[in-house]
Amino acid sequence: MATEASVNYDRTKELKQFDDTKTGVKGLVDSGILNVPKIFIRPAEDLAADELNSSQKTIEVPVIDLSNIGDSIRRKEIVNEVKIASGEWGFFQVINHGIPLSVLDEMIEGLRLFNEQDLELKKEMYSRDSAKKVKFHSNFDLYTSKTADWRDTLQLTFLDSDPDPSQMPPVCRKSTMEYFKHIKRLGDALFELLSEALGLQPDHLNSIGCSKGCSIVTHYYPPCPQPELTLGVRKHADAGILTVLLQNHMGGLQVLHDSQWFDVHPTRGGLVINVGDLLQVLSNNKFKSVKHRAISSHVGPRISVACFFSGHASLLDKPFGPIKKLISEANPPRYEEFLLKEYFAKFFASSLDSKPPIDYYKL
Ligand SMILES: O=C(O)CCC(=O)C(=O)O
Ligand SMILES: [Fe+2]
Repeated sequence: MATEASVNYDRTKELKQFDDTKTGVKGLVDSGILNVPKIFIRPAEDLAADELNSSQKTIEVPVIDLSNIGDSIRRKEIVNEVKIASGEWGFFQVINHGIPLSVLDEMIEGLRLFNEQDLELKKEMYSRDSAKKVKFHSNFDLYTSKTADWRDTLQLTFLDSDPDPSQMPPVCRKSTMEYFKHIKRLGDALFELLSEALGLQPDHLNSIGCSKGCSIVTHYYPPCPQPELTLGVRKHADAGILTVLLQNHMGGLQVLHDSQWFDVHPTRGGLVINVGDLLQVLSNNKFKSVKHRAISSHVGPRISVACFFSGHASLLDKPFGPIKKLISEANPPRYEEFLLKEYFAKFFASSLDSKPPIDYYKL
C-alpha cells in the first residue's frame, strides 16, 4: 500500500538533484546533513537479512604470504593455498607481494587529496560519459539501482593502453602512475599462480590476455551520519576476471562465505584479491566469484582502490568461455561461449543489484 511518504517521494527527481550537485556523497556530508537522504536507504528486507547473516566467526579470509615465491618448494605451497582460497572463498589477501609500502600509502594519500580538494575542481571532472577514460562520479548505476551507495568514485579505465599521465588528476598523477606500474607486475604474477592452481602452464591466463587491460576504480567512503541505514557498496560479485584491492585502515569490506558475512580485516601492506565472474567462467566453476559489500561507518573516510583486470580490449570480439583444457566428459562446460562485448554491454546497462550477466550464459 502506498504510504503518504512514498506518494510524496519522487525518486528520479531526488537522484537528479543529487547528481546535479556534481559533488557526490562527500558534498552531502560537507553540507552538514544529519540524516541519510532517502535515495540511499536500504529496503527493510535487506536490513532484516543482515540479522540472519551475522554470527560468531572462528575462521578468517585466507592470507597468503608470497615471500620466496621463486623457491620451487615454497611456490608449490603457495599455488596450493591459492587453489584452496580461490575454490572455497573466492577471496584472499596477499602479503609480501613486492609492492613497497610507500607506493601503497602514497596511492591512498593521493586519493584522499583528490577527494578532499576544492569541490569546484572535482566538479570539473564529474561525468557519466562512458567514452571518458578518467572521470569522477558517485554511483555508476545511480539511475538503475534500487538504492544508491554511500561512496564516490574516481575511475581510470585502460583496456587497450597504459595510462596516459596527462589525463590523470594532477593531485594524484604521480602516485597513480607508480601504483599502476606495480599492480600490472603483480597481476602477471597472480595470473601465473592462478594458472598453475588450475593445473595449466604458468603463462596460460596471461597468454590469453587476462592481465592486459584494467580499470583502476578508486572509492572514497565518507563518514555516514546513519550507517545502519545504508551501505558503502551493496552486495555484488565483480564482473571482471580478477580484482586486486587496496584498502586503507578503516575496514568495512565483508565477504559472503557459507551464507555469513566475514570481515576482510585490513592488513598493513596487504592487498585483497578476489575472483571475478569471468574467472569463474574461465575456470569452469573451479574458482568461485563471491558476493561482497562494504558497510558504512560513522567514522571515515574509508578509501579503497580496486584494480579490475578484465582482459585486453582485443578480447571483446572473440568468443569467451571455459578453458578447453579444463573440460572433459566428467567436467562438462558450465557456460556457453559468449562475446565479452555483449557481456559488458549487459553489465553497464544494469545495476550492481540486478541479475549478473554471467547468469545469461549458464548451461
Ligand atoms: O571498497 C571496497 O572495499 C570494495 C569495492 C568493491 O567491491 C568494488 O568496487 O567492486
Ligand atoms: Fe567488488
